[in-house]
Amino acid sequence: MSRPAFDAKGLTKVYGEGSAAVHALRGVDLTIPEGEFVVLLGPSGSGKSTLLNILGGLDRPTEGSVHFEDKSLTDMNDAELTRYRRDHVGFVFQFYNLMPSLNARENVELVTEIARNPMDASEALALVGLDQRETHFPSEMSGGEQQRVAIARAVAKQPTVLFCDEPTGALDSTTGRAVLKVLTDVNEKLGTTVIIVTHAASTAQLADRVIHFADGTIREVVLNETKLTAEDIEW
Ligand SMILES: Nc1ncnc2c1ncn2[C@@H]1O[C@H](COP(=O)(O)OP(=O)(O)OP(=O)(O)O)[C@@H](O)[C@H]1O
Repeated sequence: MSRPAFDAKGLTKVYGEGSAAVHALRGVDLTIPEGEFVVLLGPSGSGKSTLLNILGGLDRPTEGSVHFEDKSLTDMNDAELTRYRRDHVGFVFQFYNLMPSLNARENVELVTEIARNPMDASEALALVGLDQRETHFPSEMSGGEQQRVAIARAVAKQPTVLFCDEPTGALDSTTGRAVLKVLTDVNEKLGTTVIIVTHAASTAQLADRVIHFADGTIREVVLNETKLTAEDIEW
């Protein structure tokens, strides 16, 4: 096993207080080796997005520790956490969050103009198979194409880790497969650690590691001996 990208111990997250308190995470220990393709599966409300947000530096646990490589995320101040997100992390969400008034290349350039070591916006769009669509606006693209622009935007800054929250949640099976193919390409070609939260059990067939979540805890971690390709998974 390669060195860990993430090492989390005893993570808890409580939203609210007293009788209104929601225990979203109830003591999560987790190691994710760098370069893996990881899928977090579990029912709605089981704490998957909460964990993703903590690993991605968007939120902090109530208790517990998280290390990214040799750095403690839980000991970082807000400015350090912002720098961690800027330098190391890409996010892809269910609804693509593209700027409607900007074309595909300009949407990607929003990130490449401020990143430390970006790839060229055109190169990022070619990676997701949209090199012919650079000047198209979001309203001129299908949901799957818009999600691929969002992935190009996230990977253009060459993040160490790509976090995806329900990346195919709004897509039909054909466009969903195309998006998953792009995510496996990013993992294999760029070596990016990819961590996907999803309800879609089919996505687990692509993963190195499947983490089953229930009720704020990890129920089971399954290592896939054989991974399928996006074309071959059963949807
Ligand atoms: N900001 C918040 N304030 C209060 N409760 C929250 C907040 N965010 C999440 N929760 C609660 O924490 C629990 C875990 O939510 P989380 O979004 O992590 O689950 P999930 O497994 O990602 O669910 P889904 O698959 O529906 O997105 C849920 O009960 C949710 O209502």
